[in-house]
Amino acid sequence: MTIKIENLTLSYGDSVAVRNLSLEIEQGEALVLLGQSGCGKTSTMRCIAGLETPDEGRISVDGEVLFDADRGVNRPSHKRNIGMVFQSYAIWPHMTVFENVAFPLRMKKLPKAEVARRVEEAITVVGLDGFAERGASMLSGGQMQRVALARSIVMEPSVMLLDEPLSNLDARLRHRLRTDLRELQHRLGLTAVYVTHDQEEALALADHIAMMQFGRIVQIGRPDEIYGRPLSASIADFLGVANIIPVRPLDARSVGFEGTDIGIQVEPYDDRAGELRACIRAEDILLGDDAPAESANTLEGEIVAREFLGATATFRVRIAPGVELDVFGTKQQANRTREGERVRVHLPVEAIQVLPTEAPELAEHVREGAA
Ligand SMILES: Nc1ncnc2c1ncn2[C@@H]1O[C@H](COP(=O)(O)OP(=O)(O)OP(=O)(O)O)[C@@H](O)[C@H]1O
Repeated sequence: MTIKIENLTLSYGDSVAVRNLSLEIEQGEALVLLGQSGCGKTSTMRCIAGLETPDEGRISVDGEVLFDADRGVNRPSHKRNIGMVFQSYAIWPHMTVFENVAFPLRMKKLPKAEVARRVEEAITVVGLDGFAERGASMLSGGQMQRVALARSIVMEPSVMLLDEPLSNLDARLRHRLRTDLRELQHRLGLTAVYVTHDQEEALALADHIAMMQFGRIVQIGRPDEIYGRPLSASIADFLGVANIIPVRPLDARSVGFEGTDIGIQVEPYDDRAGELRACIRAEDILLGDDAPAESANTLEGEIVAREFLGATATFRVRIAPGVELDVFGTKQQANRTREGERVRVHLPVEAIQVLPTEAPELAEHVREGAA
């Protein structure tokens, strides 16, 4: 099922949660809405589900209009054939797994045999074979989450909405369930929209990621595109880029660190966008002997902090007053190096992105202070 959202706006009183948002999600695609707390992810989902009435816009699934502000169409939530799995999985503890999953079908008064067949299928799909008669209160968090999934799937929804479906689980389980979810979504050919604020989860689950800020989509693309080419420093920051340093343009292929006379070479950049930041991931910087000695982008600095992380280590290297770089290194480097030591660091040209602080369409909005 293809989901089409056009010019959606939702306000809660005076505060605008979703601003003129348009989005298309293809049949069988997993789209992840990613962004900071309060940017409007859940509100967008609630509009699709029919749990909120937007002020403006249109929502359709496979050409069928579910909501249209202009034409006064607003199909009630229970008639949208949309499955929902939310953070709090709302499993009834006094019922068995079977009864929990069967509940929505029984509400629809389907024949007993059909209920049994579909529930068994759904339980198998989520990997809970053998748990049908187990009381729901005797399940682990991950198993409960699976029951919630099964209860949605059993309705054979055309679209699944999953709002932070894994956030109540511990790291290991979250990791396993997200692989299962991805596999399940592909196998059933489900069109799915996820909400998360965990960038790693987004990268793992998505065919496409829509980055949201202040109720808008500021960038949309495949996970590798978003990860590799964020449009702004604030998106890069959200995606875990550790080094975001204010710079000023020097010429078409070089910038200077603000407050210093240090210049570095970079790939061509757009200098019309106002304040600029050089963004570089900690893992892309070469440290110590790995840094080529004679190179324009090799700088010298002092190690001001060192964090041993087991297999790897992070170093903070001060290259000028007020300019510090986080750099990943090996545990051997951590063993060899001490705070206060001077080291070389190399910033490969292709690993540096010079970006505006905010995405262009957002910059004005942020300046207006309308957030
Ligand atoms: N019921 C409500 N009444 C008033 N304001 C609301 C309501 N629900 C959300 N908001 C506001 O709308 C904005 C968007 O909220 P929303 O829950 O969509 O964000 P989110 O991106 O899902 O955040 P989180 O990651 O924290 O869940 C926020 O500023 C929030 O405070």
